Amino acid sequence: MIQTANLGFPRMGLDRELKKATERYWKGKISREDLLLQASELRSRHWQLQKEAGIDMIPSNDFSLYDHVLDTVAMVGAIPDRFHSLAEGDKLELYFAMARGSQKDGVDVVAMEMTKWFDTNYHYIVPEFKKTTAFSLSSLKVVEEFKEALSLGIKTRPVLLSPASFLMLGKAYDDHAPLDLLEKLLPIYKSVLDMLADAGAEWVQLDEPCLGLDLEPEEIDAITRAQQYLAAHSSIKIMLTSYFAPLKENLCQVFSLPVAGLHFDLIRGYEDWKSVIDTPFHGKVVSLGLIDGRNIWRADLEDVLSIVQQAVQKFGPEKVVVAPSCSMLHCPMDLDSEPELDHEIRSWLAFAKQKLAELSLVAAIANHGREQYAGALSEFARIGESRKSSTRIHDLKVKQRANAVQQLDYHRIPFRERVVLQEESLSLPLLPTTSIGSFPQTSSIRQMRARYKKGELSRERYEEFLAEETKQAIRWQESAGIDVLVHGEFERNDMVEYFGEQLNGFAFTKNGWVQSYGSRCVKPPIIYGDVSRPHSMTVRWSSYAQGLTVKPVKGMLTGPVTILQWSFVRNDQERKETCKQIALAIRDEVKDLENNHIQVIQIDEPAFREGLPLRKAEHKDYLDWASQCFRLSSSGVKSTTQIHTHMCYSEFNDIMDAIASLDADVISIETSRSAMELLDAFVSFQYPNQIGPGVYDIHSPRIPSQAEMTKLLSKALEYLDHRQVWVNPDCGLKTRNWDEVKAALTNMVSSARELRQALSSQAKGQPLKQAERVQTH
Ligand SMILES: CN1c2c(nc(N)[nH]c2=O)NC[C@@H]1CNc1ccc(C(=O)N[C@@H](CCC(=O)N[C@@H](CCC(=O)N[C@@H](CCC(=O)O)C(=O)O)C(=O)O)C(=O)O)cc1
Ligand SMILES: N[C@@H](CCS)C(=O)O
Ligand SMILES: [Zn+2]
Repeated sequence: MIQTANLGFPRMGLDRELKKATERYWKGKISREDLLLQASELRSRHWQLQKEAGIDMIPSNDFSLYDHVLDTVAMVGAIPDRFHSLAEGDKLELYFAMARGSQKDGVDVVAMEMTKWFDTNYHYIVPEFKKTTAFSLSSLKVVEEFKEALSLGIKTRPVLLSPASFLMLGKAYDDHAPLDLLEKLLPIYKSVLDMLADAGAEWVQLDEPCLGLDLEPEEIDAITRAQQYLAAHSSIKIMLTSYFAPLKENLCQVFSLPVAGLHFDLIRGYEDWKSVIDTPFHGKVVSLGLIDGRNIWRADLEDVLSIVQQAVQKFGPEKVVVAPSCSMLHCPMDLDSEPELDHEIRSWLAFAKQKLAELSLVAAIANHGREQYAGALSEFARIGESRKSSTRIHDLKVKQRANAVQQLDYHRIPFRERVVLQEESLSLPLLPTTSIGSFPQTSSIRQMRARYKKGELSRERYEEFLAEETKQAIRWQESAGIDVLVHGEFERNDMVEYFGEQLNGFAFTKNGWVQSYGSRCVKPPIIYGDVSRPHSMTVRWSSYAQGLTVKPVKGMLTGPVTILQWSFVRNDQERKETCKQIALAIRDEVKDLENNHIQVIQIDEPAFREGLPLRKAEHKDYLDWASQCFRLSSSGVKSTTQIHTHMCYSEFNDIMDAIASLDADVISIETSRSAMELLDAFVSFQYPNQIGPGVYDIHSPRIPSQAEMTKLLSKALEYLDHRQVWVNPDCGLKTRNWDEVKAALTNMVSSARELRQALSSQAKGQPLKQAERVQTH
């Protein structure tokens, strides 16, 4: 009999119970015990749900109060030195301090860095390593959660991030390679596996996601050494899982690892299938990742069954497991919570709960034959056909317009010429200050929107409220002395969903939440058809804000690549085609803003880097079409209109050519947590256009002092021409409260003023060293 396995379940709960409980705990509104109780109730509910769906191998330790990589940091005791004063106290406080920073009881520590989990919109906490990092078994969460499930009658397969991937995902804070620590780390994993075996676990799921990357010989060697060590020192069966990309040349080594089972992502890594099926596995269990854990489309049952059948014939039913391609962390929980979704579109979809049912159905058909399931099979086939032939998907006008795009549409006059015109028309001071767009989305704003959406509040009243919030934000920015203002984005639920709700070809959910980081969730819209813009989307609020002040107000748009990347994308046409359609819609919006007297327009592309394929061989193609789409959206304006872009959580080193080719007049980036390290790529590249390196870590409730920001900016000014530099936070301020924002931005403006003064005294005597570059590049 083939079996079913799940690799991870969404953590938040149907009603985002985990988010709400965690945030209440942070605010001191519920106790530690209450938080832990609610977390355990959620786990129990989710295990039960998976059991009822007929899943044979249910994961545990996939749950986390913040992030599973941070859980691993806690497990192996890799606590960065700056948190040591907290290490003797409450472990939960230490855990959240590492995630969010802490500024209380005389302790002031910055959070650990956070970055994208591979090419997803999930963010993990980056482990910090030094040569001297010592490990000790410091959290038994994985064992406790296994026992917790066992006490409910469910023997789970605990999930652990493998030691090699854990080290590779971390960052060294001296000149050693994190993998040098592997031998010190392995005994901790051995102890954990022993404890799990003692508690009754038969299998453990060891996630080795780095296997999908281009690996150096020493990296693949470390993965091998780790598995050999664990095989030699532990009796528990290991299911080694890789996901998100094909394993390609790493396959050969993977096949030879001494593990009891191997999982393959056959959605993103389908090209590996031929090698997998041709390989003698000598008794290993083969886990087929056939149900897409990262998208929401109903499975093509016949395709899935055909692969399962080949596997059963080759390996025997006892050695085959069907599973999602990866953890379902990236998928909303339950389509049944979407009664208002259009009936036809709904029939094309499967969320996590429906995907569990698909897994069970596949196993049942494979185990018991097709006859009994003829009804389900024909229903899947009918729905598949209905999607292919639906008239709602195709819009001839959109396709024709996309085909008619010309080279000219992708270009503006050179930056060196634009910059002069923009300086004249905007008259900004040196080191202009700005923010990234959003101001606090307070609970009163969210409640008003919730009431408006429920029909409890009229449109007039809701808009009056938004107008008042916007006005206050403009007034405050003026009083704080900020140079380029923003309207605050109060009208937006989310920077992608808001646009998705207004564009043709998109559907959106009421409850399709997916964790983005910590307690923060997003509701990715669903792109099911050709995209077009029926009306302007942002002009109303941008013009209103501009009408309130003589200072320039930045128009604020989300870019095509980010809209694509943070949506569930149709899988019946190439992503680049869908992106081009979105780019054209944004181009029209940019033009509309310009026609309505908006002189500065920011097109956010925080997901530009995230969309980069995991394998280098595919980078060029992606970067070519992604940057073309950005330029298509931004190049239809006059030379005097200043185009900004913004990117957060991005490593730029390997994509600088593409970043420069976007040709945005100004790019703001997140740099504060890494103490300006992310700026290095721009400096080495001699990036010609203007840059706003973030000086305020907006993911932490900490308020940076003026001195702190001056230090960061001075560092930037050592390497960049001062005429290139803008002063801004790392990202939008929607997650912060007004007290924090006012204090931090006031410090930021003071810091910019302090440095302007220093620059002007300095400039009186001598021109700054790189001053010519901006003009001549
Ligand atoms: C910039 N980031 C974004 C990413 N992806 C996106 N799609 N959007 C992003 O902005 N990826 C990278 C980063 C990740 N950062 C963040 C930052 C903040 C959030 C966030 O705050 N998420 C909110 C949900 C936002 C939202 O959709 N809000 C809706 C619904 C609000 C709501 O819960 N209403 C309540 C009632 C109100 C109340 O009582 O408070 C209800 O309906 O019950 C809205 O504003 O209308 C979050 O809460 O997690 C995400 C990613
Ligand atoms: N304009 C957006 C960018 C987030 S990446 C904001 O300020 O929230
Ligand atoms: Zn951002």
